[in-house]
Amino acid sequence: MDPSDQKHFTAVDYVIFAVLLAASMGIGLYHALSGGRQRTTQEFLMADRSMSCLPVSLSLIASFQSAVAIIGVPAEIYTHGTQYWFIGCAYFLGLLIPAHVFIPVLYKLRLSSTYEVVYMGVCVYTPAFALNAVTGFELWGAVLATGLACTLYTTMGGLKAVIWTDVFQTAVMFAGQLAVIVVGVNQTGGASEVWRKVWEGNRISALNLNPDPTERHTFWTLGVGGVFLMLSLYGVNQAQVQRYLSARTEKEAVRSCYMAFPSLQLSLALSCVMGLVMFARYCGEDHSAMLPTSSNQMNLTSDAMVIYFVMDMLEGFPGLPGLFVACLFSAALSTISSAFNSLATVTMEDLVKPHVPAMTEARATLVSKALAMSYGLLCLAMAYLTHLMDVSVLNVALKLFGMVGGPVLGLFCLGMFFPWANPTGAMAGLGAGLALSFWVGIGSIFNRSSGARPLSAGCRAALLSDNSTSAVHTALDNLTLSKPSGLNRFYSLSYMWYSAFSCFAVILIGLIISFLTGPMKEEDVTPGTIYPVFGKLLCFLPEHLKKKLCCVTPRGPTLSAPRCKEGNGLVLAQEDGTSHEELDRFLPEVQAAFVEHETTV
Ligand SMILES: CC(C)(CO)[C@@H](O)C(=O)NCCC(=O)O
Ligand code: NA
Repeated sequence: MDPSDQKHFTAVDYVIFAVLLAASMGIGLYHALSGGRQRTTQEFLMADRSMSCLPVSLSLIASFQSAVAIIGVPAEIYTHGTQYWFIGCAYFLGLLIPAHVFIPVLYKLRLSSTYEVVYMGVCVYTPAFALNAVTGFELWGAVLATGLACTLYTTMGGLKAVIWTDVFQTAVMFAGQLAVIVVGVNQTGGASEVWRKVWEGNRISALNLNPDPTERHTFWTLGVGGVFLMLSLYGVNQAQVQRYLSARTEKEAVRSCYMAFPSLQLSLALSCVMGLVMFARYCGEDHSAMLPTSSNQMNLTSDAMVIYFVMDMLEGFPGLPGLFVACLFSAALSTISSAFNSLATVTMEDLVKPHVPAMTEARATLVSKALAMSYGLLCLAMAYLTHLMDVSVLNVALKLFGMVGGPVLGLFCLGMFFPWANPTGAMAGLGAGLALSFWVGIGSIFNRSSGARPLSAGCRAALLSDNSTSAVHTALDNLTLSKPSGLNRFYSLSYMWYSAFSCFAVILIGLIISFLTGPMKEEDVTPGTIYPVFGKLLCFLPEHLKKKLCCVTPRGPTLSAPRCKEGNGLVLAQEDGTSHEELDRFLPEVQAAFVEHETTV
């Protein structure tokens, strides 16, 4: 595709795209002018804790469903087959555990975790790159427009606007994906034809039960490692925690978690089917002519390929290219708006308030708005970083989730499940966990053996099975069969294990250091702040033995006991005069240190 071949947006396309931005701004404006007019931090950062489960659940799925998933997952399926789809197995436990373990604890406390700044960059860059590739629309113009539009409605309308724009944007996202699938299936000649081609092309993967932890996608990495990934996203991530707490009641929060399950499965299915349809439509054809010469010369990523295929399919359907681009931008907006708002909250709670205790509410709200805005601008800088990396966006995003989310998950688990953990142990554990996960994550980048694969070779090798391709097969087999050794083996740990690996590292090191420096004593642990997981697991043991092992929460209510429901649960039950906040025996110090580190990445 030389520049003259560039697809052009029709007027309808521009209108659809403009409607998306205008509607999002409208929702922001509405929430700036209605309700309490965003004059308190309670409203700006917590949506007045007035939300019902439907918007919260759609917003939950919107947070981590960005253009990265919409482009990256089809690219993954196109290149490697449907194995990735099995991550859907992880959604069961990945949402049940947050609903029944994390939400009850979160609902008693006020807590914050942290978020990845770099990830925002990937999110805002991806759709701009697509738009640029398709229409020649100025890349940085699109990045600026997205970043600024999002900053504006987030700053105006607070979390209410973020959640309600999520609802609208999720609908646009589904519509765009559906449009691509319907058109693609039609052009290929019907669903059965698509099925025949992907079947013959070997894209339907059987469940891979290989236990090797360096194998990128297997049932174990996706179904088990994926649970930890999901827990770091849906259990302890700041953006999601804020959504749970914005719900009217704890029950409503749990319900929203359940409702997120089918939408998340639907979203995964749409992305995977889109990858299959593209494979059926394009694999086996020589499409080098339609790809831009610049990217043809060297490393054309599979992500870019998805964009060209989609736009090629949708050509001649006025409005649909616009809808697809709107779908990408919706996905991106709903993710970065969550990031802006949650980063503003973390910074406010952990960095600003502790240092400026006597702030008026009006001032605190103003500062929060300023923070939301600054993170919006920081995001633009991060987009530039993404521009400099030429890697699969899906891998980058999921690696970041694991590298940063895993240690945070470990920290929470340490505090919630292990009564012995003390602040020193928590600090050391978190530090060591982060160091280990960055070590393996960065090591893997420099030791890339499974980076961008020769896409068309894989595609054709899959379709043809004559002698000419068996050479390709042998070459590929040799490539994957030569097992790395020593440190290289550590670096080739599947990125799907990052969350689990760093979570366990934090817990293990945290416990060892806690025991060395003097574990917390039973009577020092705030009643009700420990989820009695060992008590529950070891329920067959006699009571005195359990006490000895410190498996029971001393005195006071345990989390399974009836608890105070009033005030949306943010206030901890204070039956016996203790006014501690959950995990607060060490979280504030650790978090402050961590946030400082995180936000300055
Ligand atoms: C995070 C999961 C695995 C959750 O389903 C999925 O949404 C995904 O692959 N997301 C990619 C990251 C992103 O969309 O930004
Ligand atoms: Na999103």
